[in-house]
Amino acid sequence: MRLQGGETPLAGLMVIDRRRLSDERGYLSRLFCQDELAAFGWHGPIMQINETGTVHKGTVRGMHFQRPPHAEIKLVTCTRGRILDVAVDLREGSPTVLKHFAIELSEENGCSLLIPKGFAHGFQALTDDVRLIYAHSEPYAAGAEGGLHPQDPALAIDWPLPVERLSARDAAHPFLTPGYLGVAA
Ligand SMILES: Cc1cn([C@H]2C[C@H](O)[C@@H](COP(=O)(O)OP(=O)(O)O[C@H]3O[C@H](C)C(=O)[C@H](O)[C@H]3O)O2)c(=O)[nH]c1=O
Repeated sequence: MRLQGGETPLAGLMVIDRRRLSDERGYLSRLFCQDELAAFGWHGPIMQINETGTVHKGTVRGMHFQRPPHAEIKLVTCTRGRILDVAVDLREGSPTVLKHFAIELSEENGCSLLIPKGFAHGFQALTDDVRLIYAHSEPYAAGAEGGLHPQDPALAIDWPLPVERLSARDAAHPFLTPGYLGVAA
């Protein structure tokens, strides 16, 4: 069984098809394989694995990133329910800066999103009780947290459901000013 990576319109952002192996007992799905993810740019160890549980559909978490030198690669997997997962290119000088890619991740579709350094990440729960697993290439750095407002017109993210239950921190992110260039590497 191999992790199969599919390219997206944003360079380096990959959809990972984890290709479940199913039998009469159920299934096995590979969550992370260093050898295989090296081909997609993840060359170091996993430094942290987090889980989030989100109770109500409509909830949006994001748009989060860590500032350099704590910028991180993030592998996002939905292990229960369904989400719309969104990554925004913030790489200064990128031809797709501020463009985003959105994909449905779910317990059933067995896909993960491999998000390179320089991207912001967020999602909307499309069902109640969604669970996510995040593998991070860098440890959490409280002082390096960056964020964008998920309803910022400059991002033009078309959330499928009315946006609900933003955290105070996420709701407080100011909208970007015209001329925003992204985050220097
Ligand atoms: C990641 C982390 C967070 N925290 C603290 C920081 C905050 O006070 C609180 C919640 O963290 P955060 O705001 O990152 O939680 P979410 O808003 O659910 O963000 C999560 O979902 C979005 C979509 C992401 O992309 C983040 O990577 C992921 O952490 O836990 C810690 O104490 N340790 C940690 O390792």
